[in-house]
Amino acid sequence: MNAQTNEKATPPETSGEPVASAEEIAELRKEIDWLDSEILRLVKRRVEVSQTIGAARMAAGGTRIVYNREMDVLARYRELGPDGRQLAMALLNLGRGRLGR
Ligand SMILES: C=C(O[C@@H]1C=C(C(=O)O)C=C[C@H]1O)C(=O)O
Repeated sequence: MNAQTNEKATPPETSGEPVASAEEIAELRKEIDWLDSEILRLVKRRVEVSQTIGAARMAAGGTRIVYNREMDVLARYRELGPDGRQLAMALLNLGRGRLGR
């Protein structure tokens, strides 16, 4: 166990945390890489869908933003705490075209 695999002061052996072998860590990292690519794919699709809805609404003379829908999105990520709020805000901002350019 070294700083790369466990950065906490208490070694997992003594803290009761599960211990992963180097092989397991390599496999878990592959899973993280796959998860990140899936998350990126889904975020890109979300941006597309959000922008399509926004453009259609504005073309029909509506508003760019629908606050009650955005409140629902924020509520969905509340279980992740303050980081969840930031994540939801980033998703909403991406749909508005402020980020990702
Ligand atoms: C996608 C919509 O348009 C905007 C974008 C939203 C989103 O990205 O979740 C939510 C509400 C709207 O501000 C919608 O009205 O559903």
